[in-house]
Amino acid sequence: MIHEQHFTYRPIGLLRSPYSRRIDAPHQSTVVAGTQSGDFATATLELQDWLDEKTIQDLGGFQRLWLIFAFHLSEGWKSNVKPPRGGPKRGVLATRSPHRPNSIGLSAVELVRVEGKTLHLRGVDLLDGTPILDIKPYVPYADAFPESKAGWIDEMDAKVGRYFAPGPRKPR
Ligand SMILES: C[S@@+](CC[C@H](N)C(=O)[O-])C[C@H]1O[C@@H](n2cnc3c(N)ncnc32)[C@H](O)[C@@H]1O
Repeated sequence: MIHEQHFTYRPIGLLRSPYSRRIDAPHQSTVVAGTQSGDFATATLELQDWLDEKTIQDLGGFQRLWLIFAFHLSEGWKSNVKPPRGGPKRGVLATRSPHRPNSIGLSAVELVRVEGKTLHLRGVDLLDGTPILDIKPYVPYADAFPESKAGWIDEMDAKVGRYFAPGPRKPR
């Protein structure tokens, strides 16, 4: 039965970022108050030995990538979590919390350049050493829906502002 199946993933790379502690990293890669995109933190992602350069052939033309990763430093999960911007607890699957039933994260990051098997990135909310499980190109016509409703997040934005969140205001 499907609910008894377990899946094992082998990281395709490790992310090197300037953030070593959870409190240091932004809550979303592209949402840092007072920061222009050119100032976002830079990071590198080197492909593991078991993957060759052909796997990232043609990636260089994409400006943004989806990183699918393991929240490897999360300690367990909760059904309801308190969002950093305040308000009541929310169902974990209605949030972007790292404390998820399967500790999988998803971030859209900027691809600065490709150098051999190393991707140079900008705008990350991942901790140093985060195992990357997959990379997919960000395709604006398929992936962007800027007018979509965002439920309780829209309500919080209306109350406290989109960029209000405790934590770092500027990457180091
Ligand atoms: C709110 S989550 C959002 C991550 C991703 N953009 C998403 O939506 O899945 C971002 C926070 O996760 C935490 N984090 C990042 N990398 C992590 C890791 N490898 N293990 C545990 N927590 C991590 C940091 O505290 C960061 O501020």
